[in-house]
Amino acid sequence: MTAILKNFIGGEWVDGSGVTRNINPSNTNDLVGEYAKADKAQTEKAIAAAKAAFPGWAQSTPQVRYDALNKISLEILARKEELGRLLAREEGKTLPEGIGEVARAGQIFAFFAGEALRLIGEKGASVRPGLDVELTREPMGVVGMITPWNFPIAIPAWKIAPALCYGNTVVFKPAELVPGSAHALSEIITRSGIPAGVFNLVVGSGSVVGQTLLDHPDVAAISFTGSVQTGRKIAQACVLSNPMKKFQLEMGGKNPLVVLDDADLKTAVEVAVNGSYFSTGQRCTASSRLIVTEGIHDRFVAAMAERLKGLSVDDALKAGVHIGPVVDQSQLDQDLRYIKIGQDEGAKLAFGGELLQRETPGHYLQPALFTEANNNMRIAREEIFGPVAAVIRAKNYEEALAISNDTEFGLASGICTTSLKYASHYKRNSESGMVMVNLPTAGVDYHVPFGGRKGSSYGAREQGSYAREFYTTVKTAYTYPG
Ligand SMILES: NC(=O)C1=CN([C@@H]2O[C@H](COP(=O)(O)OP(=O)(O)OC[C@H]3O[C@@H](n4cnc5c(N)ncnc54)[C@H](OP(=O)(O)O)[C@@H]3O)[C@@H](O)[C@H]2O)C=CC1
Ligand SMILES: O=C(O)CCC(=O)C(=O)O
Repeated sequence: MTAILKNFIGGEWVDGSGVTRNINPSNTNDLVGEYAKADKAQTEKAIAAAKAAFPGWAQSTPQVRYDALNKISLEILARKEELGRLLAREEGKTLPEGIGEVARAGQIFAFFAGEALRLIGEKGASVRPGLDVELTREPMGVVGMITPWNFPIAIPAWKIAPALCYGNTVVFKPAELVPGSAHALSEIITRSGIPAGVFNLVVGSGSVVGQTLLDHPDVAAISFTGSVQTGRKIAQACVLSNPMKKFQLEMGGKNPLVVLDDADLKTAVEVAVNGSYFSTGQRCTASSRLIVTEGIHDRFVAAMAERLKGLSVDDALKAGVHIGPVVDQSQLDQDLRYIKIGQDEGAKLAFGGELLQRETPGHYLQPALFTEANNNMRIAREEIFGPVAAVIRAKNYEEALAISNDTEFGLASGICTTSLKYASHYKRNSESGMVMVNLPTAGVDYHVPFGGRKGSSYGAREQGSYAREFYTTVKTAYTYPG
């Protein structure tokens, strides 16, 4: 029997009113841990603690914030192997992917430690004689964070680090499916020297803990990453709440990768395999539409099938594994449902899509590649969020670009080409927030903005110094010196 890991509210570790079990998707007999679930009253306590701590933290010096964020970064980086293992065990990313994600979280805290020192206001001349105008940024207040299961430490890091950096206090609700990394990160944050109440962890369901954050008048802002359906509910709740809340939403994608006749075939296949299938395709930036021009189409499909045959799908913690399991039974059911939908729609399942048996009972799915798909099919329009990609044939670059942009989403897009002309044209004309040339659509730097257009994102960008748009509010002060 292991101890039930607690929530962190007002500077104390507290028991919950229920328990959530964290199950290893590579081996469903393996219980990663048990975590206390907060209820509505405990979430309200966390909000009250964050509210009480806000004035003090908002006034803290940049040095205090730098020291805390830097300390968090150093501990995460020093423990990246151990934490990467926990992440891979609870979410199903491979061990190298898990360690990579943890390292990224550490680097994000280091970046925002530096940002705490760089927040300087502006002073300008007024259009009216004799007046001074000053622009300063102030923190928002209590920020509620609602995060998904697919990046259990990086996404919390890129919300919590800027929130603390700019002087906000935090109530953090991780996805119930992956509380382990969230709990480990929270422990590290509690050791950073920040005052009680500045950071609070409340594990629990979206419908209870999430909803309480949305309904509460003392929560000034909500940062959310997850599905489009939940994103819409959050937007409505934030607008209808009194006072209205600031919110930012990072949601789905149906990201295109265009492969042109002049692409280097080997590069295109590596880019497509990485973008579509690594991290089990469970990335909002995953390439799920492979838009391939006539002259390279057949060679690309043959090379993809060959490459996919060589990939190992197995326990996320085993050495040499390329693709871990699907995160849980419900996501696996969704993937299988879409594989059936694709076949019923008339696309050809050129590779994979079968359930796999391994030594341990886990949610193992062979990566699936559809060909002969068109952009009107549901598999080309709806986010599947699994290791499933569809090849769509295009006559030429112009048609490929039109198909690429014909989607309700606009998170990431990519092109494989050796032509400077097409690469430049695509960068300018692709309707997405992030464009990649000869690189996978997934996998981004941590010091530059992350976010999309159309149905993928709403509100200010995350990451890099652009994050300050969300976590601060601008004050314009006029002075007449007399
Ligand atoms: N774009 C992306 O990055 C992601 C997209 N998805 C997509 O979403 C699908 C479902 O995944 P899922 O994890 O269920 O995504 P959700 O959008 O349901 O969950 C994301 C977060 O929102 C919380 N939440 C759910 N309902 C509410 C609510 N009414 N009020 C406040 N918070 C709420 C969840 O809590 P909890 O789950 O703990 O109840 C979780 O912390 C996937 O198949 C995929 O298509 C999923 C994850 C990331
Ligand atoms: O592509 C990445 O590295 C980040 C993707 C991401 O944030 C997501 O899938 O939610």
